[in-house]
Amino acid sequence: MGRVGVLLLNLGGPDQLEDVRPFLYNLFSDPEIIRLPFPWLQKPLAWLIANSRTRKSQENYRQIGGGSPLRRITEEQGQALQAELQQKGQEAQVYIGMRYWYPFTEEAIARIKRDGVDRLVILPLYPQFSISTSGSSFRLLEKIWSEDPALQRIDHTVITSWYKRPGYLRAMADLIAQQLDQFENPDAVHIFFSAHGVPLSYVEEAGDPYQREIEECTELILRTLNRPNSHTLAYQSRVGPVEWLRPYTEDAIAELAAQGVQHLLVVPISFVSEHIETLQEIDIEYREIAEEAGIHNFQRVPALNTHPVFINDLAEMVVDALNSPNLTLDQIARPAETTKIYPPERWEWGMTTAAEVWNGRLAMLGFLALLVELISGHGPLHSLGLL
Ligand SMILES: C=CC1=C(C)c2cc3[nH]c(cc4nc(cc5[nH]c(cc1n2)c(C)c5CCC(=O)O)C(CCC(=O)O)=C4C)c(C)c3C=C
Ligand SMILES: [Fe+2]
Ligand SMILES: [Fe+2]
Repeated sequence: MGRVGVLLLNLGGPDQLEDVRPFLYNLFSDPEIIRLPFPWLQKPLAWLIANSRTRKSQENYRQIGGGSPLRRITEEQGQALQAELQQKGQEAQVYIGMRYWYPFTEEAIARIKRDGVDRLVILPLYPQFSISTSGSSFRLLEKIWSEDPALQRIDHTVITSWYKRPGYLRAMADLIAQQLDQFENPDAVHIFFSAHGVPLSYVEEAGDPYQREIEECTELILRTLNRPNSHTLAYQSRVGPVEWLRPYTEDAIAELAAQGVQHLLVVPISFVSEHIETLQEIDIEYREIAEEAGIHNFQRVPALNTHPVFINDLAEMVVDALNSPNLTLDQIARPAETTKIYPPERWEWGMTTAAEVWNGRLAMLGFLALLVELISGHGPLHSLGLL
């Protein structure tokens, strides 16, 4: 098989407060995060939004110790995965490629080339696929690959999403059960799945399978858990003026409180590591909303991080991928008869007619905001909550 590599893909996060501004700039420069019809508008708008959001975002990172734990946790996951693969008799080198911060995807690729990897498994650390997460990383990789003949010689395969994996479901169910059993009356606890949101247009116009995968994932976890608890699924972390997937987490919490729910167990479901949105948004902001609304017992399930059942499942996933037909970056970018991962007639990497509609909307907003804010220093982006 030659030298085997595993490339773990993740988002990346600012290691320290000074990193927040350039991190946000990288994030908002990504057309999979904000889609604009004119590429030349992307960087100025990214600069504007990053600058305006920096202070608020820094304050959030300050509350969790001054930076994101994502790099450390992802490195621990990588080491654990490599050790687990070795245990299974599969020698492999694990690489980490972040989308918006160090270690960048480009750095990982340079190391993969330098090490002479012959066979590569590309594994995003997002259980469910979204255009804005795994899709963005795949798109970047596809571009890097298309420009480099040396990479094209590497035999590679992509795992697109893996939320149905039995080990992942078992690990999630175990963590939930453990937390439930800390309550005085476990069966009376309401289980609250909180997924990271995406703009509604990603699902309705661009055909992002994310919402369907999140819903199915939630059902599978509940089935694995096999407890009588009531449950809710909601979407957190909305940014900007457009409509996102509903219900929004803060609204759903308020509604449950109004219905008299007093014991709530929050399950973060779209990300496998602790990060700002678990440690700050859920543990601090949503807790405050819940307690003020009368939910006096608010707990959260920890992220998987290096949960051994989860790491074992990742290792099995890699071994399975090495023994299955390849799914290449090329096939993913141009889904034809060969792949059925994305809704075939609706998904395109580039702009679809539908995507153009909302590109147009955002561009108009961007233009207006850019002009007004540059002139006045205050503007519609502030009042719309984007900044
Ligand atoms: C599956 C998880 C995620 C989806 C889907 C997602 C979509 C998405 N995110 C933004 C905007 C921001 N995301 C930010 C941080 C961030 N996002 C995720 C995960 C998903 N994002 C994580 C794990 C993190 C945190 C990393 C860390 O540092 O710990 C941020 C920056 C933080 C902030 O200022 O609030 C922004 C902004 C959009 C617009 C989007 C879908 C289009
Ligand atoms: Fe995000
Ligand atoms: Fe976010």
